[in-house]
Amino acid sequence: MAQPSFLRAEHSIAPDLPLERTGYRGASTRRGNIVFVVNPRGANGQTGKEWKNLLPYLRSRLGNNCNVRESLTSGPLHAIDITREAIRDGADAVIAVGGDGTLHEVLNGFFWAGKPVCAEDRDLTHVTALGLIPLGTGSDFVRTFGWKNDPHEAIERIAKGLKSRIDVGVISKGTGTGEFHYFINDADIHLSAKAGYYASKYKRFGKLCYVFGALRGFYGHSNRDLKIRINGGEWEMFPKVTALCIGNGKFFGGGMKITPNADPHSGNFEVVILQDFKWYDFVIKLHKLYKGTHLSEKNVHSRSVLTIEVEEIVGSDSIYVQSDGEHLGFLPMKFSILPAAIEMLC
Ligand SMILES: Nc1ncnc2c1ncn2[C@@H]1O[C@H](COP(=O)(O)OP(=O)(O)OP(=O)(O)O)[C@@H](O)[C@H]1O
Repeated sequence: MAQPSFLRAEHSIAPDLPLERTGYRGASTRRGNIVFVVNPRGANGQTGKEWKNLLPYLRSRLGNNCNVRESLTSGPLHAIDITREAIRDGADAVIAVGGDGTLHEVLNGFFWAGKPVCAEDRDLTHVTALGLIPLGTGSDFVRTFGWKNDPHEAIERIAKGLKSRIDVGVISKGTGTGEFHYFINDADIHLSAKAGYYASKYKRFGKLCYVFGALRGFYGHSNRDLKIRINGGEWEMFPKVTALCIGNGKFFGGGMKITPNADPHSGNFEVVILQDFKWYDFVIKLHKLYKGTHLSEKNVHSRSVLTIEVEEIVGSDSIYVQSDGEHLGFLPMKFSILPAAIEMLC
């Protein structure tokens, strides 16, 4: 298994900062190029407003040493194209400004046809870093690092330029052929994914969207028998699955600590399977799900995995899958870890 790596920056994106804090050792005079990919519609339009107020401060904090470029998305998936173009143009960092959905799209822009995207005119050692200014509704990914939804704190992280290699998840339809899709925080299946699908329709209600999404998700829900194959081993039957969560980060659904042992530096996922949960189990056990103390419950199963394939025993093509809170389609799917695949500004 690949070992976790935690690397300091070879060069800082903001090279004016004290050397001992940035890890900067070279004498580069090149200004860093940072591209901010902003979803103006994030957090029900709040992201766009906050970004406007933030930009003068951001330029004054970073602009002496970096070329700061902002790029506003025009609609869903646009962040992917902006990111790919920025990386090909040799950007030193691409920063997602928005929620987990925007981070998810920017992450997917780091890859093309199953391979990392590379700069066209830079040497092969050049790596574009991923960064985040969290301004979303749920912003679950940042919780794993103990970061707040605080843009000023995020700008300080960018200014310091410290980088760390983190794992990324890759999803393929069926048994692993065809298109690849990447995630940074989590992927989840069945009730939670259905609730997430509906929550996205109620984002105008802020964090309440998760409550409305869960209520709507429960409507017509039935626990389903699934078969699962871990690390390419034997297929195992899991009856009456309520939800299956694959964590690279620890939190989902607006702060639920569903995979409490997941760590994006670990080189593996934590998988948590909830079986035969009734609606009242969520009422009784909700506080445990938020605190991450649910793993000792009798209908909760947890494993550390490198790959997991999930299929229905009796196919219905109706078992929802989401990744980083974005609807992805329906089972069957395969989920694999890419250890230390991305350099992140931490
Ligand atoms: N210009 C745009 N207009 C409308 N939708 C957009 C635009 N740009 C991006 N999107 C979509 O907005 C969705 C949500 O964005 P984002 O994740 O930034 O905010 P959020 O949903 O409020 O936060 P979180 O995901 O943390 O709960 C994404 O699915 C993305 O595809």
